[in-house]
Amino acid sequence: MELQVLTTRSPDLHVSLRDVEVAYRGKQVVQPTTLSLPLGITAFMGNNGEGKSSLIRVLAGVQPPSRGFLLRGGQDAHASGAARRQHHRVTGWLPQEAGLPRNVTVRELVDYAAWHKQVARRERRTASSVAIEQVDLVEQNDSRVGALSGGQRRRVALAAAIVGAPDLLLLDEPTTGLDPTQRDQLHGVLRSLPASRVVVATHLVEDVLAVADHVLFIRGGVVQAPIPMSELVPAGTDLETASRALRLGLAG
Ligand SMILES: Nc1ncnc2c1ncn2[C@@H]1O[C@H](COP(=O)(O)OP(=O)(O)OP(=O)(O)O)[C@@H](O)[C@H]1O
Repeated sequence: MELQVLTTRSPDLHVSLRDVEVAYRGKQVVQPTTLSLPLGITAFMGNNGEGKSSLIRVLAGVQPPSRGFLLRGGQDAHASGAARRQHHRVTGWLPQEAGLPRNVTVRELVDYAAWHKQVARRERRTASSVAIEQVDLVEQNDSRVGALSGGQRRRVALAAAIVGAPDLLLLDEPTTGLDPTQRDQLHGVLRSLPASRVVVATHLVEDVLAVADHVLFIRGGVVQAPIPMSELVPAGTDLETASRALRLGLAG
């Protein structure tokens, strides 16, 4: 059977931050940021504690910014419960530490995620099948999550994030804990996803080189403008020079 990618998305729900700040107990972590999220895959690159996860949570609509606005198609996505629910429906989020239940099967978990995303009942089964196929876990469909390898569990969490074909996908350190082979596999999966905008938070040069169309550096709480990878690392650049360019961007 050929599976169709289901889409419930509106034509253009562009995503932007306007004067967004994040602070915890009065301590500013992310300085006022205004940006429009480019189409394609954008790597949020910053060292530990620079605020990547905080920004991802704001974009996911699970943490309101301390100040400023997350705009979705020009509307404040945190304005009300209804606005947040609509935002969640078309947004996929892979948290840094996705604690998964171990006693359910892959299929049950992804079905549940589809229900949670308000995928219509008649479309749920197909939506789950598409997501499971996209992360290459068809053979593990009926396996218990607890019986999978760490890399496979990361892919189950990714399937739960992408089910229902969200047009905004937020992946927080998606390759953490994976070995080089699993990391390569996941890079392949990420490159094949149909979401209009994908954010990958990472501090790993190899993740950025493998998947990103744009890179956005976060340094000292300041979020820089996204840079096209084709400018930072022109075609034909050798790996060492490309890695150096990214490390320099990270260090500022
Ligand atoms: N709920 C919270 N309460 C208080 N401080 C927090 C909270 N969440 C994050 N922080 C602090 O905010 C800063 C940014 O954290 P955040 O997790 O957003 O950064 P990160 O770039 O994702 O880090 P890492 O790469 O280590 O995951 C850190 O100093 C962290 O301790």
